[in-house]
Amino acid sequence: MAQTRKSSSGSRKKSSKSRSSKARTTNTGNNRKAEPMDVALRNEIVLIVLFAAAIFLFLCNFGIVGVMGNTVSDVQFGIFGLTAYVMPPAIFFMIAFGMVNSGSSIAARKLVAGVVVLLLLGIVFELFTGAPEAATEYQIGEIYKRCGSTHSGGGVLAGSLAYFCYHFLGLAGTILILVVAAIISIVVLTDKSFVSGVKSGSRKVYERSAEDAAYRRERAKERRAQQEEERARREEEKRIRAEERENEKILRMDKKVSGVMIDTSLTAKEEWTRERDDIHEINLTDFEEQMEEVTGRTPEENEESALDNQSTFQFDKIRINGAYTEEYEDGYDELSEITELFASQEDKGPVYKKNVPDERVFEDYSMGSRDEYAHEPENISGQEAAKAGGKKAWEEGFAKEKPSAEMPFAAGSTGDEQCNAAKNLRMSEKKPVPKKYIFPPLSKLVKGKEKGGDSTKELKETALRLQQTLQTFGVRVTITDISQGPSVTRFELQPEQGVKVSKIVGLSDDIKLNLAATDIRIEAPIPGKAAVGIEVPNKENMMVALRDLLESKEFQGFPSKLAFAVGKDIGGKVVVADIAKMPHMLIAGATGSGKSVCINTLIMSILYKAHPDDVKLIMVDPKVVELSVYNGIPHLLIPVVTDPKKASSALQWSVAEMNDRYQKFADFNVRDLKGYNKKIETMQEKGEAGDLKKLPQIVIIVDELADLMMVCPGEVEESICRLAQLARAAGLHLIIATQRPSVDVITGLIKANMPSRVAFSVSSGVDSRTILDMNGAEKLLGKGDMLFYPQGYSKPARVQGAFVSDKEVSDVVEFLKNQTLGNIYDTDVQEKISTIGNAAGGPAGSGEGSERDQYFVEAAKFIIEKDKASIGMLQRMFKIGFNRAARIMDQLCEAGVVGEEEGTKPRKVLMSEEQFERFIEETL
Ligand SMILES: Nc1ncnc2c1ncn2[C@@H]1O[C@H](COP(=O)(O)OP(=O)(O)OP(=O)(O)O)[C@@H](O)[C@H]1O
Repeated sequence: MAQTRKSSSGSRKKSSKSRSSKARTTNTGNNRKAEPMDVALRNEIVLIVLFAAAIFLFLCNFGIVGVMGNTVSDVQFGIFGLTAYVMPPAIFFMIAFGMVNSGSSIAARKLVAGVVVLLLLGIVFELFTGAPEAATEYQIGEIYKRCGSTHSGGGVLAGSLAYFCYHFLGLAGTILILVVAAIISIVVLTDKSFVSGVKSGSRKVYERSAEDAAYRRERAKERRAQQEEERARREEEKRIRAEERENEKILRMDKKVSGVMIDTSLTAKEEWTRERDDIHEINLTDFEEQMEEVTGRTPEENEESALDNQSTFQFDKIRINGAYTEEYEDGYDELSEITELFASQEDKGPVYKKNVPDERVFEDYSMGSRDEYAHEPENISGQEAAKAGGKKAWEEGFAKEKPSAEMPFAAGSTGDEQCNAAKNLRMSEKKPVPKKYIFPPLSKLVKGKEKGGDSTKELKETALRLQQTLQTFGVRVTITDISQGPSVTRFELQPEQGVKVSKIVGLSDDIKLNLAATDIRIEAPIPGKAAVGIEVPNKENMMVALRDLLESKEFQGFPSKLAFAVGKDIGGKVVVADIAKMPHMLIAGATGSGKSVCINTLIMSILYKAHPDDVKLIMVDPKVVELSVYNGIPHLLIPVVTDPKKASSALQWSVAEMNDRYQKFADFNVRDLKGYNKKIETMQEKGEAGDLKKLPQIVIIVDELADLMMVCPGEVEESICRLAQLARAAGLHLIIATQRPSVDVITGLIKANMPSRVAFSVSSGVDSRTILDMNGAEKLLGKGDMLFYPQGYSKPARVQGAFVSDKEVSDVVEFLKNQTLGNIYDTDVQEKISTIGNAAGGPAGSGEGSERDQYFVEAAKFIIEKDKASIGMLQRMFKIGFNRAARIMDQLCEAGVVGEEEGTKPRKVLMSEEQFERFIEETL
């Protein structure tokens, strides 16, 4: 029982223990919950109290809180100095900040920084009072007293620091420390990097200054443009004013007055007319009567005398001006030509004027023959004749053949004498005068301008820019030579060792860009020179007048009659070529590049150099408008051919003529035209020549081959090829122009047989290669800029072609036409050509129209013999064009001599010799 009680009492104890422990546990739980609330409350209370204290301390500083407040304020100023004004709120703020962020190291750093900032402020204030400087020793009490009583300085703390800094580091050191400390504190406070701030600040400054510079540049550009505009406007105004002045002058010269009433009859209304009897309206009858009174002649007699006066006046005018005037009457043409010639030769200087009058003039109007002088080149100008030693011979001949009485225009005669001579000439116009060919005078052509091209300064600038451009791409060069041509200038550069030529060529576009040039051509290297040539177009082009070339000694002294004044090369030198040596020339270039002008200069060169008996021309002009102007000149063998079909016949006639000439050469045992003509000449001298005549050289000019090739390609190609292959020795020369340098026009065969080429500007390198077998013509500038590549040149030469205007051409043609040398065309040739045209075949007929080609049998035999059938073989064997050879092959196939085409394989030969013989017997 007792055990049970014990156990029951024990269990009670246990339960009471557990209860008390439970109650303890519940109590601690309540305490833990209440703790943060107490802290927050306490904090809040502390903050409120502090806030109140801060306000109190703050207000004390303004003397509004009584005596106690003032004392407190003195203490504050004694400790903090001037910072005492901000200290109460600052301390409150720092405590609050510290409480809110308790435990945060960042907050602690910031608090320290704040304190430092306040201290620094205090030091600055202390320094401003000048006390540290004045104090000889450190007295903390003094500082406190001074700051407290005067309410200035930095207080005890900052004052002490200021004193030590000043005395140990001096003013500069103190300021440096202050600045550094301030920056560090601000960086810590704000978390903003000072270095990146400086960086971004300097970037902003830089950007702003760059913007400013761009803006200033823009403004300067605008100003320049405005100035340019202003200048252009002023120049335009100046030009208009000059024009107006000029017009005014012309008006005055024409006696045209504007703004004046032309009705000058006197009316009755005007008072003064009634008063003055001597003034009255005049009419023609009155005038005639008065004239009769004064001169004593009738009106008819007066009119005659007036006409006489007029004609004298006109004559005087012509003599003085030496130029053909349009108002001059018909029948004066020749006279004016002579006067013009005379005047033009007067310009040539005293030697010419005194000693040697133009023999061509005298030739026409003299009684004797002067053949031997007329056609020699050295007799073209008196000075040249004198130089060449021909002067004496000429004078002898001149004295013998021309008594002074018959010299209407003897040199050195006075103007009146010339007038009279010209009058006499006019009167004796009806007398039969022997007509001889007179070379056209050079005065028919226009002289070129003396000056032009870029100045030396400009050239040097371009050279420098060229050098600099290359240098920027790492290519160092030395400019060794500059040669200025009429349209382009060539800069010769010598690259430094180790510079690849291909690099310079590769930079052509960059050079073009930097020089602002339209196109440049690079010759790398210049053959035969250790240099690279860069051809840059001139800013100012110089036209090369044909007259300048024809007057040059290069042309005048050129030995061949077929001299061609081509133009001026890159060094400005006159280029004259011999057509006879070319012997055939192909001219190609895009439309408008200068082909027709080139052909005109070629024809004019011949007209000025060759007598029509020595050189004949056949002109083929399917374009109709280009060469028709030459119709009527004595050099033409037949009128200008414009019909392509007829042109083909003319070419075929040329082939026949060539064969005929070869036959003649064979008969006379000579090799070429020169030999033949020499033989005929000796025979003529011996009187054995009979009907035989010297043969002229013939130049066949085709302007636009494409038009002919379109109409009858086979015949044209064949004729051209045959001529080109053989005509040289026979004195026949081909000049062929085309604007379509494609392979269907300039076939391989034509190209192979035309060794001299002239390329004008073309649109692509492919075209350039078709003409010259090389690139380059696509870089030309047009307007007569050409690559001249005659036989014998190692590379094409860049030449600015001569220019002759349509007016000059028609003037010269007019001059030649007026010579009326009889029937100028060869009727024989004309007939032959029309026969060829009508006939299906002709002398060198292609066999078109007839059943089988004339080479059919020979071709078949040849193929059977060789046991091989190919068109190329036939072409080579019979010297025929591709078309004709292909046609023969088709006929052979039809006849069963050869088999059908089998792709690229050669055709089979199907007949033996005997079989073909039998076939001929049966069919032909
Ligand atoms: N040597 C030159 N000097 C100056 N200008 C030239 C020269 N040659 C040609 N020109 C100019 O180029 C223009 C065209 O020349 P041209 O008629 O000869 O060209 P083209 O090649 O014959 O053209 P197309 O094939 O269309 O007849 C001329 O009117 C002239 O103004």
